[in-house]
Amino acid sequence: MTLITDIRLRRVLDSRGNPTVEADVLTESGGFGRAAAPSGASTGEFEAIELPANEAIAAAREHAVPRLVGEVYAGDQRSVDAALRAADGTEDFSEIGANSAVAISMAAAKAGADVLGAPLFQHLGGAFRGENFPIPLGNVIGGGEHAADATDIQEFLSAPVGAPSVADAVFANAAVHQEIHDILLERDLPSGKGDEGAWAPSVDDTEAFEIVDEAVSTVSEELGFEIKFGLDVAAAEMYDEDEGGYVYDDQVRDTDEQIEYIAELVEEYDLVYVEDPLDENDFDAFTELTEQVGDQTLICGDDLFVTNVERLEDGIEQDAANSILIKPNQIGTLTDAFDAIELATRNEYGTIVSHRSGETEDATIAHLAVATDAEFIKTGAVGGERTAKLNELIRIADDAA
Ligand SMILES: O=C(O)[C@@H](CO)OP(=O)(O)O
Ligand SMILES: [Mg+2]
Repeated sequence: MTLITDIRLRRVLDSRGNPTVEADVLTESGGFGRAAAPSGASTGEFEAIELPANEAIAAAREHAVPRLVGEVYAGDQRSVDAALRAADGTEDFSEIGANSAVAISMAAAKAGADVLGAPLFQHLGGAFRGENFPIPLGNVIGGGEHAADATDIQEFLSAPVGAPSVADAVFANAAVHQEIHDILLERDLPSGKGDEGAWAPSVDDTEAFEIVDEAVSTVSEELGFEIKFGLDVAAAEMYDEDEGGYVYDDQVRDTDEQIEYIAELVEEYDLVYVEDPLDENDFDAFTELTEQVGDQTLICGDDLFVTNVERLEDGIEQDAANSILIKPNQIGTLTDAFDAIELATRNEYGTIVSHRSGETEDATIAHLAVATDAEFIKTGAVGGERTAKLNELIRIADDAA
């Protein structure tokens, strides 16, 4: 029933206005799945390779489509993804592009779910999923590679840890986003938004901390449940060996100073989550920081691990973090993402499923997070390509997905 009978690939727009790959997968019994690849701006050095969309499509048509159509069942995800790997033949999907691979992988999963008549999260995660929901991390102020002339730290993330339901959590993050707008106007700091819809005011990080701290306290009080916050430092983007360390607007911090700075921020603001606080090549510094504050907060590897089982194994071996960011396009297939999640879970690492800064209306990651019982999902606070995932979480909770 789920034998793949056709795959169509096309270029569509992503949220930055760039072309990306969309895949349609059709099956013998009329099953249909459609998915699109997202795209990063602050990409990790060790990520799978995104090719220009037209090249990725041409290469996938030539190498992957013939290995899938009439050959592989969409309901058998490991076979779909193994065929993609075999068609590509490289470690990093540089032949067909991780963008083609992930679009086909996710579209096949949706086609499989369609034939089986199950919601995607259940097809991926089994009958017992759909009870627990991830806490959404909402990007409310940001800069780095996502907005010019804004904060050095890439993302300040609202984390409604006490929300009674996922819908309450989603609305809480939107309320924090609005509250920040009010505070910015009060401070005479009119601001545009960055790539993920976060406010991108021209303030230094110290002022951003004050503003976010005030906003989460106000909204938390109004709504009557606890809201904390966290960060994606995206420190690999700041790190410059020739400059002697992490380059901020007003100073350069060497590695020891960076560890101390982050540890102080965790203390001062009771941060619940800190992603990529150090350079992607510096496992030792990660280990040092995790030793210092890993019992108080999540230290999460994004560019550090790139959803890659081998890099995660190295991290686990030396206690370099206590959680991992999961981005299917960083590694190329759902199978690879699942394997990373399983390895993380077996080793008591938290898992955080994540969007990219360049996104589409595709909502697969909402299902992936529920299917795998992820602790958090990072997918913005506002903006159509972000609310696509947030609203899908609400629908799943409402049994309406
Ligand atoms: O660094 C990140 O975690 C992501 C998503 O927020 O950004 P990008 O997609 O630009 O890598
Ligand atoms: Mg990141």
